[in-house]
Amino acid sequence: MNGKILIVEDDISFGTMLQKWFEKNGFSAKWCAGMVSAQESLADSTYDIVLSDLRLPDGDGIMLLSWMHERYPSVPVIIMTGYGEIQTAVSAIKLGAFDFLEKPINPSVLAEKIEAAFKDRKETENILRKHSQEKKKKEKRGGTVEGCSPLSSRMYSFINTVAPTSMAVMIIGESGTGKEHAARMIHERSQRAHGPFIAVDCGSLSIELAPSELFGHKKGSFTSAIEDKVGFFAEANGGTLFLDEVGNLPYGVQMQLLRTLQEKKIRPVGATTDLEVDVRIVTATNENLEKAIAHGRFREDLFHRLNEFMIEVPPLRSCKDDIPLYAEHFVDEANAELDKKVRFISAKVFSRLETYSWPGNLRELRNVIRRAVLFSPGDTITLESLPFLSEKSVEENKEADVSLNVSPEEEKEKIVRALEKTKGNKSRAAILLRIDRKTLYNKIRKYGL
Ligand SMILES: Nc1ncnc2c1ncn2[C@@H]1O[C@H](COP(=O)(O)OP(=O)(O)OP(=O)(O)O)[C@@H](O)[C@H]1O
Repeated sequence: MNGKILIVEDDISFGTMLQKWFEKNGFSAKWCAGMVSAQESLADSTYDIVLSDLRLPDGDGIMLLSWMHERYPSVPVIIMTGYGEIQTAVSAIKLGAFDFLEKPINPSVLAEKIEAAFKDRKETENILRKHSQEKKKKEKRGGTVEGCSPLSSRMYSFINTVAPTSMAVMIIGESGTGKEHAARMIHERSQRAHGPFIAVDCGSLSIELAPSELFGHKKGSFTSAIEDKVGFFAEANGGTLFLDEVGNLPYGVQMQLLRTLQEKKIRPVGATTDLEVDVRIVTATNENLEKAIAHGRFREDLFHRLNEFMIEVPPLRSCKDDIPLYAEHFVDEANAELDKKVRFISAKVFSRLETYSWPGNLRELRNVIRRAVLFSPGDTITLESLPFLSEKSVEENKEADVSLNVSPEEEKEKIVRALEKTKGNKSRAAILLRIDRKTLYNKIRKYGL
């Protein structure tokens, strides 16, 4: 039997004797005299089993055990106890020790327990390997996962119901919840899956260029039209056109869009004839369009045309049960991208992730996990890899309920307040306002801030 054992024992002669015994029996063994040197060895190399004395000069076996539980949860720890320390040994088992050994050590009992620990380590490895193979299979299915919490399941069942129809779908939800992901899923599960999926950020369309971007133009129809241009509608012919942040669509273009949807025809700028198009429209918004209608920023007739079926993507804070699934998926994604080998997320990190309010939703979770993977020295994400999620940020986010969907004056005031609160940091301000950064930039430009 081969394997690598770390012995943690402050008694030099007993420690070296154990090391020799292991080496004689075909193992590779390292001996450390204290908790700190054991922690250093574990950070430097991979061990299959840790055999630790209960009493150490700079700590004890229980402290080492809970430290290992956070960082190396798959490595079995066997605690060695002296005579009369059975009660502490029981506590060690409760805290996750694999087993305990009473001193003086009986070699045949030691061999038996080491063999059992190896078997346990192998089984854990197999489970992890199976888990990671399943994840890889899932990734091949499109690099996304489906949440299983009640709200997520409801959303996916709506997606499955509406996808095969030709209905115009409006997806609502906070910034970063996965609205574009939902739109792609509707496309992929529709009869048009073989056709193109074209995503357009309506916030980036200027009043002047929006008609040409959407419907195309003829060469020479305006000064900068040096050649014919195919617009997004023609590009999406036979597929799905996803209009993201549709509330930002310039008012002047809204009538043209309505006409296109009703007649299923487009007329490129400068053209004299119409072109037939077969496009399914899916839109997304993180603002309340009914309020935009009341304030005269969005046409009511267009709203009803786009909103034949509405799907709400829930915020992450309402789907806490999904957090472990998404977090593990983002760990795999970051490992592949950053060439890292993080395999675990500690229990404390999971509970921290579950108590955070996630104002930036899945996008924020993905960013947090990517940074944590990048900064994790070992194979486990621990609280030390998460300095970004400070307690302060939770409180800050709780009090910062400054959503938009109000009159232009109030909206401007809220943006100014969010910028003041974040000392001008636009990314954080966008998170506080629960809008995406692009929308914030557009609004800053609009209000001349
Ligand atoms: N089901 C999912 N599985 C894995 N990753 C996801 C899933 N849904 C969303 N994401 C990831 O979360 C991030 C945000 O998703 P997406 O862009 O779809 O959100 P959004 O609601 O459209 O954002 P915005 O409001 O800013 O337009 C992206 O990085 C996306 O890859």
